[in-house]
Amino acid sequence: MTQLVTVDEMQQIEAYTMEESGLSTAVLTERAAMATLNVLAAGRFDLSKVLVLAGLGGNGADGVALARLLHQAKIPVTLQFVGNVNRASQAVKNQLKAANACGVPRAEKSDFKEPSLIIDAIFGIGLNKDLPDGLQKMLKAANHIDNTVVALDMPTGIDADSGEVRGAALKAKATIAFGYPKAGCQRGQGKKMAGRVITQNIGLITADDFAFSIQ
Ligand SMILES: NC(=O)C1=CN([C@@H]2O[C@H](COP(=O)(O)OP(=O)(O)OC[C@H]3O[C@@H](n4cnc5c(N)ncnc54)[C@H](O)[C@@H]3O)[C@@H](O)[C@H]2O)[C@H](O)CC1
Ligand SMILES: [K+]
Repeated sequence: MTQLVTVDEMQQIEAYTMEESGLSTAVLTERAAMATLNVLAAGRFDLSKVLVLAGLGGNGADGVALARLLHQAKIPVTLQFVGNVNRASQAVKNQLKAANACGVPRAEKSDFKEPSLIIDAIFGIGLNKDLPDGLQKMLKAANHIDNTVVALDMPTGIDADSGEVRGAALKAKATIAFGYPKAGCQRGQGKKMAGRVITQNIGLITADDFAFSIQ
């Protein structure tokens, strides 16, 4: 059984990795995007028309980096931000600069019936309150459309510790867990919304004496 982690434990391991290795968040984000590309390219998913839905924090940064890698691999991809990109984190803005430099196509408002695959890079482990009403409506509508969603790290709308739905959640066929699967994708509604959890190594360093709380 793969070790499950809480949000706090994941954040401790990420911080420890950067302190011990000197590797930056940008490097870990690139590793997450590359690991996701490997899973997507393994043949289980239809990559004929990919839509990346990106949020404004670390999860969004993963999504923008993935959009760049997909585009550079000649996979048809469009990038759509969920939220006002002017309010995005510096990590997202840095990733957007790189994506723009490669000519990654942008979408403003997509028809969720169109893509062969939707990448959920809206919220990951940083979700800390119910989703805004507008986003709840969007996710509920998306869940009623026959499409394939792959979530990065966590399905958006699911609390990464409890597995509870924070207003609404986007149902995924698969969730790519970076480093360790989060407790929330094995608990409550999270188990249903996460779909198949595929854990990917992104080069995290965990102290030998790290005490995981979930046995
Ligand atoms: N930290 C690392 O080294 C790595 C992180 N990875 C990815 O980053 C996310 C976690 O990123 P974080 O910025 O902490 O949180 P999110 O991206 O999930 O959320 C963004 C931001 O949104 C705010 N927020 C939370 N809940 C709500 C809400 N209901 N409505 C509006 N806004 C909300 C809050 O401020 C959050 O900070 C992790 O899951 C990974 O995908 C990299 O993969 C590896 C390195
Ligand atoms: K996500």
